[in-house]
Amino acid sequence: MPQESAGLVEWCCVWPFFATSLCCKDRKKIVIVLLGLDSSGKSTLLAKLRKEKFTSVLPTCGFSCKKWKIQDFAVYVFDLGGRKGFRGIWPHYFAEAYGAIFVLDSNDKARFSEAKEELQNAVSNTYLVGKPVLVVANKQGPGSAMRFDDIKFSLRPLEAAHNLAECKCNLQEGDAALDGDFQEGLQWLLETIQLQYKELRDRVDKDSSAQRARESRQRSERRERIKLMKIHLSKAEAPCPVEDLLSELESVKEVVDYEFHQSTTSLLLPGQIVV
Ligand SMILES: Nc1nc2c(ncn2[C@@H]2O[C@H](COP(=O)(O)OP(=O)(O)OP(=O)(O)O)[C@@H](O)[C@H]2O)c(=O)[nH]1
Ligand SMILES: [Mg+2]
Repeated sequence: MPQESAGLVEWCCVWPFFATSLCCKDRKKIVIVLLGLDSSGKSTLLAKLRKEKFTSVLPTCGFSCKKWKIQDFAVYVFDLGGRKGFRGIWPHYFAEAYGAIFVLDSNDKARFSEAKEELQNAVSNTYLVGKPVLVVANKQGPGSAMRFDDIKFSLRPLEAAHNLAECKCNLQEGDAALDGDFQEGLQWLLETIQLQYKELRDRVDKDSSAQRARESRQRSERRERIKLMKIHLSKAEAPCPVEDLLSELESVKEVVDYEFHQSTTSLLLPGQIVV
């Protein structure tokens, strides 16, 4: 009996990997990052895209991944938490992304420039620049604070002056919580990715392995620095400056957070991300 349970446990652990490889057979695997300020409606939109029944969602803590099949694609959407404290994690996922969806909250006039700045930062990032981006003006329900045309107009300078023009970008309006239909936008994103799939895949492969190598190097350098710091402290010679300790702890915290996300991801994307 204990042996049988062990077998079941083993099978349960292996199953996600088995299922992913089985489902993804012959399908093009693509990763899309879902970005936007907190409460802009990313998770609600994701539920809508997956045609799931709308239920109220909690704020995303860090990261969540959803996978489903659309036409020839096995689509993985990385729904990244939009709270300020989580935004530093976003760029870690850009290298493996084939495209992005950026959600703007049409009701949040007060934070619109903050959202635009985050959009600009994202599309200028080395790992995202030039990739297809769907910008969604969400919460376009009755009486929304900003009209779609005004949003479109206010994104123009960003498009003209910066990298939004370099990305293949499309803007769609809708209301994720009401009857908004974002399938058209998703379809545009998938078709655009399809048109340059090989090019994007080569870039993703190259950038992801470079990123993994760099992060692993940074991790070992950090470990080395911590080791030296411990030796330094144990000898209690000249005290270590408090600023050095704090900045080291800060970077360790970031790595721990990121590694936690990565380990969650590696369960879902075997072969794509190596911890
Ligand atoms: N009126 C309206 N409310 C919406 C819409 N989309 C989302 N909401 C609501 O906005 C709130 C935040 O939605 P989420 O989907 O959790 O937002 P999020 O961008 O995922 O937020 P974080 O996970 O914190 O980054 C929820 O109460 C949703 O019900 C919309 O199109 N219209
Ligand atoms: Mg969310």
